[in-house]
Amino acid sequence: MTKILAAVVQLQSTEEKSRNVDAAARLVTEAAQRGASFVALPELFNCIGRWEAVVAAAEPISGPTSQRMSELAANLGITLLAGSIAEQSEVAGKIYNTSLLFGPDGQQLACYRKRHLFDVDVPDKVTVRESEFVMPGAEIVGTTLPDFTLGQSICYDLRFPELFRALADRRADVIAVPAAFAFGTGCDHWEVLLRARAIENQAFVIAPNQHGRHTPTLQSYGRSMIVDPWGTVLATAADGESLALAELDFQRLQDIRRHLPALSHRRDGQ
Ligand SMILES: O=C(O)CCC(=O)C(=O)O
Repeated sequence: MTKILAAVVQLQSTEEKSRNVDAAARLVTEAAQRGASFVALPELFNCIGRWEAVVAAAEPISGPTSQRMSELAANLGITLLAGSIAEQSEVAGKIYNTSLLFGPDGQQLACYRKRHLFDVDVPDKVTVRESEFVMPGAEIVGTTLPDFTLGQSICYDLRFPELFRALADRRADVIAVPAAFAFGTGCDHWEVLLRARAIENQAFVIAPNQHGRHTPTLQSYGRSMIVDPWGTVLATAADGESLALAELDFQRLQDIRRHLPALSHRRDGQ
C-alpha cells in the first residue's frame, strides 16, 4: 500500500488519569472511524501536571494504561502510538517518559524512552528541570511496520538533529514526535523544528501535542501537526482537544528521495 491516513490527537490532559485516558480513547476512536489506520497520542497523555503527581501516576509498561491502549488498537484494527506515559523506573522518585507502539492486533511492537530531558531556564518563557524526576532513555528505536518504518522521539528530542539522523539511518519513513511542547518556546520553535526535521531527513513527521494550561505554570503550545517530507504542513489541529488527519503518500516520499537524493550526498557518513 502506498498511501495511508494518519491522525494526531491533541489533548489538554490533567492529573486525572481516568478522564485523560477516556478523552484519548474517544478521539482515537473518532480518528479510526474517519479512516485513520495510524493514530498518535501526545506526551504524558494519561497524566500531566505537577511532577509529583506524574511520578505518583507512573505505571509499569504492562499496566492499566498500556492494556487499555492495546485493547483499543485491537478493537479498532489500527496501529496506535501511545504518545508517552510515566513509566515506573528502578530509581525511587523517578520515572521514564515512555512511548509505546501497538499493532492492529493489540501487540506491543516498540517501546521508546525519551532520551533528552528538558532542563532549561528561559526567562519569562519556561523554567523546567525534567531530570529531577525523569531518567533518560538509552535506546534509539526504529520499527519496521507493514506499510512504513517508524522512528520514535519525544518532545525536547526534537532539538537534537543527530537523533533524527540516526532514525533516518534506520530507514525511518515516518518520525513521531509526541509532545507537551512548552508554550513559551513553542510559539517560535515548534513548527520550524518539525519542518526542518522532515526536510533534512526526508520523512513524514507526525507530531501530536498537548494544548493549553495543565497547571498555573505549565502550558503546552498545541498546533499538533503532520508534515510531509518536503516540509509542507499537511494538517494542523485546532486549539483544544481535537484531531488532525492527513494522507501519507509513500510514493511521494520515494519520489522526493529520488529527485533530491541529499541523504546519499552526505560526506564521511555524517
Ligand atoms: O524544546 C522545547 O522548547 C520544549 C520541550 C518540552 O516542552 C518538553 O520536552 O517537555
